[in-house]
Amino acid sequence: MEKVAVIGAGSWGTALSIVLADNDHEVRLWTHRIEQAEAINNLHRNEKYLKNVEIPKQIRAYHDLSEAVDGVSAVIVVVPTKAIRDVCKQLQAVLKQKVTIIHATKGIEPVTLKRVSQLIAEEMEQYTEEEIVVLSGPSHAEEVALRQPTTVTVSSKDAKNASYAQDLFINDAFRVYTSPDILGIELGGALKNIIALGAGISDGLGYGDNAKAALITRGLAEIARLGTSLGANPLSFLGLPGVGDLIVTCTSVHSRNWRAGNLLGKGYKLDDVLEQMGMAVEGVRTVKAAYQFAEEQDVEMPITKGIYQILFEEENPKKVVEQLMSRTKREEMDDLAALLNERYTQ
Ligand SMILES: NC(=O)C1=CN([C@@H]2O[C@H](COP(=O)(O)OP(=O)(O)OC[C@H]3O[C@@H](n4cnc5c(N)ncnc54)[C@H](OP(=O)(O)O)[C@@H]3O)[C@@H](O)[C@H]2O)C=CC1
Ligand SMILES: O=C(CO)COP(=O)(O)O
Repeated sequence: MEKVAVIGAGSWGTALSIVLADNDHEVRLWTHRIEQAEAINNLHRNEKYLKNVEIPKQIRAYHDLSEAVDGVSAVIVVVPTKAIRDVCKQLQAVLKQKVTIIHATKGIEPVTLKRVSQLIAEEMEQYTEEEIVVLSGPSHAEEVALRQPTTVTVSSKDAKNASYAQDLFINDAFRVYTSPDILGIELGGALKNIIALGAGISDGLGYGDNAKAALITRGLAEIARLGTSLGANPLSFLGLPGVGDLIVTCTSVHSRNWRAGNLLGKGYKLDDVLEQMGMAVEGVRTVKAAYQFAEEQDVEMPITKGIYQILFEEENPKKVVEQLMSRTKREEMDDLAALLNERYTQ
């Protein structure tokens, strides 16, 4: 049994705390809202983020960060990407002992184009990027909290840390794999949110399953094109944090990215959509980062570009679909399939 702190009491931080509590760990769930900490401790509920879920009594919520991390062996960071730097600065100030840092956040920082493990290592000087672990995969909090079968991957350059994270989380309802390719795992988890926005827009416009399958498949090609240009293993995009997470986020009603896209497709404005959602919609910031990267590095990402135009240039979604459908004709096997072909048919 380990003593662990989960930093961030949104839907995912709460669901992961439940997995850890089921594994008999002592779980301290930190929130920056005192009233939320009180509600979790007194009512064993987190109504805003995980409706109708009973939170096990051995999960104790904390508002004081230094108390939450005192004596723990692992810290699991689960706040949205935009809050990572701020939260890690606070952690750096209060952590007295060296612990394993695991994060479960899916995003890329606009402008710097940094992944979450890089942001953590930048803000917490006693840690190197190589030591950080990411947990990612097709895993909606609503289903994990109900102990429905779920599979994820943990990844770190440090194999010992990845294996520690695997042991911490794995149980009969929550199967955990390992991978050494943290670059591919973090990029897969972040970039799928852009395509999920697109799938939601397509459904909101009234297009059908053919259009969604096209977005998922050509979206995967785009994700792999960007990921491999940065040095990721192409096989990672065929795994749980790649195609697995892409499928679940593009097809599940639980997905906030899909739901936000759906409202955009129905004609709502971005600001109104984000206000209505009231939860992290990571794809909105990640599309800025990916679009900027694609422009600077000349990586072809037409779906990402189209979604960027809809979100930030008020482009008509139907016109974007027309543009995508009338691009210059080409061979299909130009991306992921070609990369794999090159590697494995020599
Ligand atoms: N939900 C899911 O099913 C999954 C989510 N993820 C990823 O997990 C990450 C977190 O998402 P999720 O839990 O769903 O998001 P939610 O929107 O459900 O919750 C976000 C939580 O972070 C808190 N927060 C925001 N900013 C700060 C800050 N500066 N300091 C402290 N706390 C802060 C929010 O507090 P407040 O109430 O004050 O806003 C809220 O408690 C995202 O990157 C997401 O992509 C990954 C897999 C599954
Ligand atoms: O990453 C997720 C599921 O694996 C959650 O996706 P949303 O943020 O779109 O809800």
